Amino acid sequence: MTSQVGVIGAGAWGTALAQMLASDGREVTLWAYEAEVVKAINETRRNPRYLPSAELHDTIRATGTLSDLAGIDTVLSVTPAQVLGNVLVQLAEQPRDLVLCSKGIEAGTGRLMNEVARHAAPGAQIAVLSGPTFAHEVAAGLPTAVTLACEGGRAQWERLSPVIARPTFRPYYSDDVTGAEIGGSIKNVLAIACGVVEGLGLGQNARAALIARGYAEMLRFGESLGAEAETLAGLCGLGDLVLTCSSTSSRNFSLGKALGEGASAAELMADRTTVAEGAHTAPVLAELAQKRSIAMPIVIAVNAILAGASPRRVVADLLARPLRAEAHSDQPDIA
Ligand SMILES: NC(=O)C1=CN([C@@H]2O[C@H](COP(=O)(O)OP(=O)(O)OC[C@H]3O[C@@H](n4cnc5c(N)ncnc54)[C@H](O)[C@@H]3O)[C@@H](O)[C@H]2O)C=CC1
Ligand SMILES: O=C(CO)COP(=O)(O)O
Repeated sequence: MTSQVGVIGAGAWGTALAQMLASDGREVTLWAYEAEVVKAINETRRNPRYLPSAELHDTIRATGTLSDLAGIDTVLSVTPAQVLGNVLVQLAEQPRDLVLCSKGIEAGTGRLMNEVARHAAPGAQIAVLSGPTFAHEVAAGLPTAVTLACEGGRAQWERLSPVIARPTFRPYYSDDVTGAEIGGSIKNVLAIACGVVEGLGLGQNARAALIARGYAEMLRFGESLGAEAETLAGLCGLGDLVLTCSSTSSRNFSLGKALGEGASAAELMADRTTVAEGAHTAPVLAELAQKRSIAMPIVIAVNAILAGASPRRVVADLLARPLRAEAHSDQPDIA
């Protein structure tokens, strides 16, 4: 008898994870914010608003009531980053594994999701699931690998990995929760940068340069927060960076592309029904970088474009910076 799993958030990613978890016949209780999503999933086995491609397994039951997750030992939390705290405080307090799947940094506080969750759900043991994972591919059962970082170390991994692993969904163990979260949140901002380059027609060389120099920014930021460089070189860092920076399947990349093509950031954000986390992460990340004196010129550039600066002007300024050593350790004080 397989254990039941809870999923909080029925956007594209929460729905895809529910579908993946239910692929072995497991019962999944899926909390959705919108009543219409609950109704559509239960009555039509589809989530036309957020994941229209998938016909959902019969063992997924949607609910709009968070207390329906009471008594479930493993819950995946998949809300947009900015609402995580608000949602988790409504969850009945109980000891359980809480697997964080959102990618972002909380505006206003600068907290990573594990810090938000620790405060909002103090009885839970936290893990972070992150990696290169387009929702529609996971829902279709295509091979995918992720980092599963467990604050409870190997003992938590022994509990969680059999619940989460499937023949085409492969978690890799880590105990570096901070590193796993930093990779996922920064790559969204860098994906916007790569989209801008695409929208401006600046070519593949420029995109590869942004990926490599953006990765250097991720490493510098990670190091200052105690993340392990090896974590950032893995699925949740470099792996996700490469995926998200290379495809219009990414909402962040697409947002950047539209900005590069001349659309206004304010209008693009006002029209959104789905979340592009990088747009929320960029301002708080730029602020954290400045406060901690961490050189993150690409993140600062994305933040300026989101605030209305001309993409062409911002790129020209980036290229005009003084020449420097490539290795951070050779010249730590220069951007
Ligand atoms: N879509 C993807 O391929 C992946 C997404 N993620 C991450 O998962 C998180 C959720 O993203 P998606 O599922 O793609 O979202 P989505 O863009 O498909 O849908 C938006 C979600 O936000 C919820 N929502 C809106 N306002 C809310 C509120 N006030 N309170 C609670 N929920 C509210 C909606 O119900 C819906 O679940 C994000 O942090 C994202 O970066 C991570 C990996 C892959
Ligand atoms: O996190 C993702 C893939 O790993 C999804 O990226 P987007 O949010 O940019 O679509």
